[in-house]
Amino acid sequence: MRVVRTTDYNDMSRKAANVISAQTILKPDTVLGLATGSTPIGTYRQLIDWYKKGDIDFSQVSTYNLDEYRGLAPEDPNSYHYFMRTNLFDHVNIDLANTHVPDGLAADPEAYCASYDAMVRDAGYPDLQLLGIGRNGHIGFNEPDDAFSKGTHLVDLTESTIEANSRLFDSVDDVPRQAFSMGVQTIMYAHTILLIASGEEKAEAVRDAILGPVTPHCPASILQLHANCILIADAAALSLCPAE
Ligand SMILES: N[C@@H]1[C@@H](O)[C@H](O)[C@@H](COP(=O)(O)O)O[C@@H]1O
Repeated sequence: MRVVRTTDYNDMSRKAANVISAQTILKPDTVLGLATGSTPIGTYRQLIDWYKKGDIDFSQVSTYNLDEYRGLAPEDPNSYHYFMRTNLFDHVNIDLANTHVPDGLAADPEAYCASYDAMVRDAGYPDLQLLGIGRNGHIGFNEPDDAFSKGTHLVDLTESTIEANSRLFDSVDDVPRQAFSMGVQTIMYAHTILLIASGEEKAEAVRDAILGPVTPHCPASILQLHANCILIADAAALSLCPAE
């Protein structure tokens, strides 16, 4: 794993946006795997800024998001559909038909998950997968477990994730207890993975992910085995990792 240490959140966001921007310049019909959460917001803002300046073009880009809360409609302000529209898609020249976020309302979860996987596979898997990391080392919504997950599946969220994500809801009781998430295996099929992390509350997860044993108890640790994974993290997130 290549580790890029940045001074702060803004520096992390700019550097991550640079990697995404370079990818779309080199391959205009790039397939991007996208993430939600607070961490990528600055990266998306930077991309929007560069789009407005004419430096980046999304017209041929297609996207596949990692996850969505079960039970939330696309227009629900807490849904990841809504997040992606408001934080990126509505502000750039991407064709919405080329954007994909798991359907939180899917009636037959098993069949739906298989179809989402087939879609990502048929797209050739992401050229570049953007990832955040949960405080417990989760990626997408792949929570610590006894085994790594494979394809897209329905996840029972852990109390720690529900609590961490409740800051974005009116109350903790409003946080859905389940989510659809791409599996770890699907994530690992991405050609390049760009993991971003910011802040002291991610320091333990980042240390375990990059220096700890590869274990499903820290799902992000499997990224150590990916041939082309880049971690861009600020000094606070890397505070438990010795500088090279
Ligand atoms: N499903 C998302 C993840 O994709 C994200 O990486 C993680 C960290 O979020 P944040 O960036 O807000 O800390 O939280 C959520 O649970």
